[in-house]
This record gives sequence, structure tokens and C-alpha cells, in this order.
Amino acid sequence: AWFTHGCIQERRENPNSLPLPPGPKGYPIIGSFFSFPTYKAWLEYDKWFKIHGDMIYFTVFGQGFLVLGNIKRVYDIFERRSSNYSDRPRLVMLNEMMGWDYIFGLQRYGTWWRRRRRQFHDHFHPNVVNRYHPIQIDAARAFDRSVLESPERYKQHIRYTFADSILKAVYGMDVKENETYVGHAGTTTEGLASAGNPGSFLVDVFPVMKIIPEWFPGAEWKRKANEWRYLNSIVANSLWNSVKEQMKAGTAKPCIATAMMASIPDSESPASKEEELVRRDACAVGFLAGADTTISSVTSFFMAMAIYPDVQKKAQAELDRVLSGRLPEFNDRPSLPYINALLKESGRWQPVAPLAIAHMATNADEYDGLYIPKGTCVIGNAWSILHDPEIYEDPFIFNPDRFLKNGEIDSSVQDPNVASFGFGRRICPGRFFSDAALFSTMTHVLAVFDIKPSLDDNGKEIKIKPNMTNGLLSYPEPFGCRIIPRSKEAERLIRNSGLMT
Ligand code: HEM
Repeated sequence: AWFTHGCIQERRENPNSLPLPPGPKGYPIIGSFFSFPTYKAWLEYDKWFKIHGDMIYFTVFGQGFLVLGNIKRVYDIFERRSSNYSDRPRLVMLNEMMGWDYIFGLQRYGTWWRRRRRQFHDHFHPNVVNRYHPIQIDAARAFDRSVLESPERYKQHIRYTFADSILKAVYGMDVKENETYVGHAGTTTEGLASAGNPGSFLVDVFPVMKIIPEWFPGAEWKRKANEWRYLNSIVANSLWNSVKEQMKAGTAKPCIATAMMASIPDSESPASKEEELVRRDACAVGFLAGADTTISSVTSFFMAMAIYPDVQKKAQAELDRVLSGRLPEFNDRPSLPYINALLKESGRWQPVAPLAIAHMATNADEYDGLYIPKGTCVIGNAWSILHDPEIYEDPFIFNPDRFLKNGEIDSSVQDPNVASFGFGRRICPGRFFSDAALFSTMTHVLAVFDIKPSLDDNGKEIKIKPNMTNGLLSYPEPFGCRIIPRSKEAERLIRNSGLMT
């Protein structure tokens, strides 16, 4: 069995003998093992929806999978029946072997998860995230300066910028002194990206493979798992312990970690160790869950701007009108409808998590005359929802105008946030922080730089194909672009931006 929980279909739970949802034909025992998609599964599922309908069910070695293909299905299941569909499958590779268990995004639905999510929510809900706006503006301006110095390293600058703002907000620390941890976090999330979709590693299908030793031929995955596990334990503990030391010495800067530490009940009480662990984990998740997701979004934005120069020009024209020669601030946002539409389109065009993160059915259920077994792994295909041509005309084109009517955001067009940040009780709790990070970074780039495709040896622009990588988190495949200051005045604005913050 794949997961430690609920993988056996129990006949007595289906007293009405309802049929299972439709899906590809499987074989005895192995089920749909040979057709189980592991490469860009969202595209394969999208094809299956056209054959079997908007909800597909199949099994692989007894484990049931339900994939939901449109907004009605995800709403019915993840929102209206959220008490039954908020659990997570336990993946052997991710949870047991790579040591990702302390991250509540991957924890089972229950008290352990709820306590961490509540701590996290207290510091990331929409009414408090504006506390971090000054940090995010500083970071965006530092990003502009770094890109001016070395535009070819813009991807490293994105990582550095985001790490800087999250480190400051969560741990009150500067990225300069903590680059090692940023590197570790990057390496561990690479592991998460590759192992997070069910079926990515054979050990998920055959847990007995756990006992294979590292030195065994072909056991590279096992060596990798051990390395990721080691780095995870460093990331979980080191930054938290540093803040603890600083608090004792009276040198800690006020931040989320200090606020959380101050709220730990009396250190003599037996519960306090556990309370500390809950807070330590809630801080670490901010550092880990936010980085690569936001980085992928910003990189896709660069890719879109290089492919769609007219969109870029429109966005710059709007910024120029509103800013008249200064850099952006958060309170400019209501005056920037085209930029707001561009942000929405960035969340839709190349979703960072095309299948979100799989949920699991706690109990057997009956839905729409169909039977959903207990322990079914339930996947919302965010990619399909965000590329539904009925809702978004020409879905492969990057077109912010689809969200505008008479120069204002058209609220009748479906907001990509209904799928891009996941679903129901597990919806991304970092989305407000992320939205602000994307606004500040994208506006700071567009205000002062032009983004263009790289040139070939004959000085001709190289056409960029918007290809994305496989995995739980999907990133743009490498592409070349040039980032050039828009004018001498823009360059001066960037150089002086350090003096303004
Ligand atoms: C573009 C940026 C981001 C995207 C696209 C994104 C997307 C997602 C998705 C799809 C999920 C899974 C939801 C589900 O299970 O249905 C998720 C969960 C989560 N995200 Fe994000 N995220 C982003 C940024 C962030 C940031 C900046 C943070 C933290 C500061 C964060 C923290 C989390 C956490 C803690 C969870 C786990 C929630 C749970 O299981 O209860 N995310 N995110």
C-alpha cells in the first residue's frame, strides 16, 4: 500500500453499491500503473477529462486517485465538503525519507497541523501583511540595484531578494549573514519539487524499497533523500536557535519569531517545549514554502515580458503616468488597474503548482451519485481550471486585458486565485505576502527596465518558447533575456534608490 492511511476500499462503506467516478481502464492489482502520468501529469489529466468527463478516478496498486477538472468540482469537494477533503496523503519519500514532516503543508489534517497553521496565520493574514510592506519595498529596490550591476544574474537576484524579505520578516535577519541557509533551503525545496507529486519516486509505490542501502547500484535517490533530510534539520533549527540566543542577549530585532517566542507559555510548564516546536515549525515553513514558489512566479513574469513586448509597454505607460519619475509604493496600487490585471495573468498563465498539493479523503463519501473511497488521494488540476478556454479565451496567450473592462478590473472574470493557490482549508496561507512581494518586484522592474529576448550572433532576437519544468513546483525552462535600463533617468533612479529606503 502507498500510504499509511486508508488505501483499502471497504465494501461496507459503499452500502448503496454506487459506481466509482469514470476513468482510464486499469488492470487487476496494478490498476492504472502503466498509464499513471509522472511527467507533467496536469497535461495528461487534461486530456483524460476530455475522454472521461470533469472528474476522473483510477487506482494504482490499490491506492485511489480522484482528479478534479473544473471549478465546480473543486468547489463542491474542497470547499463544500472541506471537513472530509483537507487531509494529506503521506508520501514515503517526502515525509519519511526526506524529513519534510515538520512542514505543516505536508502534515495530516488534525491538531498538529491546525496548531501550526494558526500560528502562521496570525502573522500572514490580510490585515497584518502590510507590516512587511517596508521590507518588501526595500527588497525590490535592492533587486533593481543588483540587476543594474549584473543583469545576467537576475535569477540569483530574485532568490536573494525574496530570501532577504522573508528572513527579515520571519527572523529579523539579513540574508548577507545567512546565505548558507538560503542555499540549504533552495536545495531542500528542489527535493520537494521533485518528490511532491504522488508517484514521482518508486519508493512511494513500493515502500519496501526504503531498506535499500545508499551504496546499492541505482540508489542515488536514497543518497539524495539523506542529504535533503540533513539539510532540512539544519533549516528547521538553526535560524530559530539564533533568534533565541539573540533574545537572551537582548539583540534580537522584532520579527515574527520574536513575537512567537514571547507568546510561548511559561517556560517551566511541561507544554512549553511543544509550544516552542509548533512556533519553530511555523517560522520555518514561511522560509521554505515561500521561496521557490515566488521565484518561479517572478521568473515567469520575466519570460512573459520578453515574449509580449506590447503588454510590457502598456504596463510601463501606466506606471509612468502614475509615478511621474519616482519608484512605486504600495499605495499606488489602486491607481494601477493594468498592473493588477498583469499580476492576475501572471498567476494564471504558467501556474507555479499546476496540481496544487494533493489532498486526501478522510472518510468514504457519496458525491453526485458516485462513490469516493476512504483514503482517496484528491487532486485539483489547477492548470486545467486556469486554461479553460470557456473561461479564458486563448488561454495560452499572456493577455492581462482579459481581466479588464472599461479600464477597471472586471470582477465578473474568474480570479485565477480560485485555483493558483490551492483549495479549501489547505489554501496557501502565504498568498497575501506573496501577492505583495510580486507587486513590489514586478512594478519596480517595469518602472526602470526593459526586458527583451537575447540576441543571436546576427543580432536577431531569439524566439522564446514558454516551456515549464515538470514537478510539484513548475519553473520556466532556462531562456535568455536582456534587462536594460529604460533611460539615463531610470538608471539614476535605481542608483539613488538605496538612499530613499
Ligand atoms: C506565487 C507564490 C505561491 C504559490 C503559487 C503558492 C501555492 C500554494 C499551493 C498551491 C498550496 C497548496 C494548497 C492546497 O493544498 O490545496 C500552498 C500551500 C502552502 N503555501 Fe503557498 N504559494 C505561494 C507562496 C507562498 C508563500 C510566500 C508562503 C509563505 C510565506 C506560502 C506558504 C504556504 C504554506 C504554509 C502552505 C501549506 C498550507 C497547508 O497545508 O495548510 N506560500 N501554496
